[in-house]
Amino acid sequence: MRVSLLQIAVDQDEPVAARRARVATLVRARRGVADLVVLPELWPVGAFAYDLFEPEAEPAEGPTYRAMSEAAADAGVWLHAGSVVERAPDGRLYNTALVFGPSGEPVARYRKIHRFGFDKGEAVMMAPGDELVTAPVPDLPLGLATCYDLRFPELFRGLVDAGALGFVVSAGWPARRREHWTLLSRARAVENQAYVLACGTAGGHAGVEQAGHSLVVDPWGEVLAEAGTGEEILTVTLDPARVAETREQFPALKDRLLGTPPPPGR
Ligand SMILES: O=C(O)CCC(=O)C(=O)O
Repeated sequence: MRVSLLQIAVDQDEPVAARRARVATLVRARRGVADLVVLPELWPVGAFAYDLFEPEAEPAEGPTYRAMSEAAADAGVWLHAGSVVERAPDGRLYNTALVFGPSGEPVARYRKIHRFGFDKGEAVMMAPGDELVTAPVPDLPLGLATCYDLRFPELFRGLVDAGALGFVVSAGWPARRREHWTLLSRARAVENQAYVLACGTAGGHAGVEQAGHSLVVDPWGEVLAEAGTGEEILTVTLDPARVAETREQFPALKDRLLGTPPPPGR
C-alpha cells in the first residue's frame, strides 16, 4: 500500500479558497502514485487562526468536503482530507476530519475529541466529539485522531480494540513542541503495534510557527520517513501484514490486564 502524506504550508497570506484549490490539485496529482493520501488538521484555515473559525465554518457537506470528494474520485485514492471547521445544524462548531473512498464517497467523519487551548481558542470555540472512529481502508483499517489527541493513549487503545491496524494523526502541531510530536507518534506505534501516519503542516499563521516533520512509523516504532519543515510530500510503501507479524512475534497486547481485554486474535 502506497501512502502519501501532504505536509501543506498554511500561511496567512494565502486565501482559504486559493489553498483549497491548490490542495485539490496536489491530491489529483497522486493518481497512480499513492493508494492512500493524508492531509493535515484544519489546513483550509490554520489550526491557530481562531479569528477565521466562525467566518470559514462549513456545513457537513461544505466547500472543502465537495472539493476533496471530487479530488479523491479524480485521483482514485482513499483520502483522509484532514479536518475542517464544521458548523453543525445546532450552530456548534467541531474540528471534523473527513475520509473519502476512491470514488469520492464519504467513508468516515471524526469530530476531534480532545480540544486544544486550555481556556482559549479551540477549547472554548469548539464542541468536543464523543465517538471513536475507524476508516475502513482495505487491509489497513485506520483509527482516526487529530493533533492534541496524540497525548491521550487511551484513545488509541480504544481504536485498537475497534480493529485499527494503523492510525492517522492529522495535525497542526507547533514547532515549539516538535520533540513531543515525534516522541508521541513513535510511542503510539510501539505500544499499539500499529502504523502511525502523522501528518502536520508547514509554514506559520497567527504567530505560531508549525513543526512540519510529518512522519510514518511502522508497528515496531521505526520511522520509515520524516519530512523537514517546509511544504513536502512523503510517499512510503507500507506492508499491512507487518502489523499481524509484529503482534504475533511480540504479543504484548495479549498481556493486557487493565481495561477492556483484547478481542480474540488481536
Ligand atoms: O499538544 C500539543 O502540543 C499541540 C496540540 C495542538 O496544537 C492542537 O491540537 O491543535
